[in-house]
Amino acid sequence: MTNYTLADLGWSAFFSRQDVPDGTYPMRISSVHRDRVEAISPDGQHSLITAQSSGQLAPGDWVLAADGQVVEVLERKTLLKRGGAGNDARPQLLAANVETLGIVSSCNADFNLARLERYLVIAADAGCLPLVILTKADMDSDPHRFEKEAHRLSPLLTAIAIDATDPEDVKRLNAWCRNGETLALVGSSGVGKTTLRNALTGDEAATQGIREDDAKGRHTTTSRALVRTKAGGWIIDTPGMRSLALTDVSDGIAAVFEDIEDLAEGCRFSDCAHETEPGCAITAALKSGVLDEDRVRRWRKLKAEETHNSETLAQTRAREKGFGKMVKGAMARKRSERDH
Ligand SMILES: Nc1nc2c(ncn2[C@@H]2O[C@H](COP(=O)(O)OP(=O)(O)OP(=O)(O)O)[C@@H](O)[C@H]2O)c(=O)[nH]1
Ligand SMILES: [Zn+2]
Repeated sequence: MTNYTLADLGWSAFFSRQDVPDGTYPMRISSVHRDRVEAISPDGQHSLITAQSSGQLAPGDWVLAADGQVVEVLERKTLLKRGGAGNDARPQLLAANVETLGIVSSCNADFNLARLERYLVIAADAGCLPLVILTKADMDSDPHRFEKEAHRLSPLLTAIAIDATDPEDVKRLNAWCRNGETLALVGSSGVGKTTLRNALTGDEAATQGIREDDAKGRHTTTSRALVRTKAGGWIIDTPGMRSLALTDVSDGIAAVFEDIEDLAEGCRFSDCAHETEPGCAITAALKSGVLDEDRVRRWRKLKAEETHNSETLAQTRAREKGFGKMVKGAMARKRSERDH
């Protein structure tokens, strides 16, 4: 039995404005399994069956339920997804309705502007507020220089240097995970995500049982993914959250590199590669010092990666569509043979 109000669970005007038909009840998805989803509502925990594939739901989603079934998924405030691996390039839905993406990096060799920017792109594309959490501040003589460097990447981000092993210091993160607000943490292995999560939730066992999908794509997640924080908010921790590839995030790139993309509009050729073309606005801005060369290089790299992954995604979709048509065609033929 929980004692949460809808607001405790993260319900807000954004969701109540959506149509809630009589006889259906809003619930928040805490974990997604192959054949069912776990959800929380003010009257407790529920195991729900889904009419659509459970792959179309993510932890953090708000759904309307009736008679133990998901009737509808409410429009999401934010959605974090990642590109599929290998042949299957379809994005996987990772977490929904996350207000803040905590981008965790440590104040040492892990600190890398290109990696931070990649996560900023993901946050911008998902619609989340980016919060750069710089761990291991206790191991550096001047952790604030990392904060300053991170702040230079975007005027919209907040960066804080923190000792993740000091629960008092970690309380500074409460502002992003209280009053029903949801935080998700991303970052390389060993930067302190588990340490932070445990400090914020007081929950040592929360990751136990969470495992990556295995090579055959089987869901082996056995634990909940939406975890209550001591401050009265939520942390979403799913295996897939931890390393994110760029697929289908051109809006995120455009947001983080808005100044560069605006300038590129002024190139003489609309398909300018910004290399040797005449009339290239990017080359001109680099020459005059308006743009920083390193940042432009990082932008081009992210664009190239995004384009490549999105093309693979488009090919997969086309292949599936082709396969679907083939199956439909075969079935129609069968039917007409039978009927004649
Ligand atoms: N001194 C110090 N140690 C830290 C800090 N943050 C994390 N550590 C240590 O770094 C190690 C790795 O931390 P984890 O929390 O397991 O890192 P993680 O990001 O969860 O790693 P994965 O589970 O591999 O993704 C642990 O031994 C932590 O105690 C910090 O701010 N200061
Ligand atoms: Zn150009």
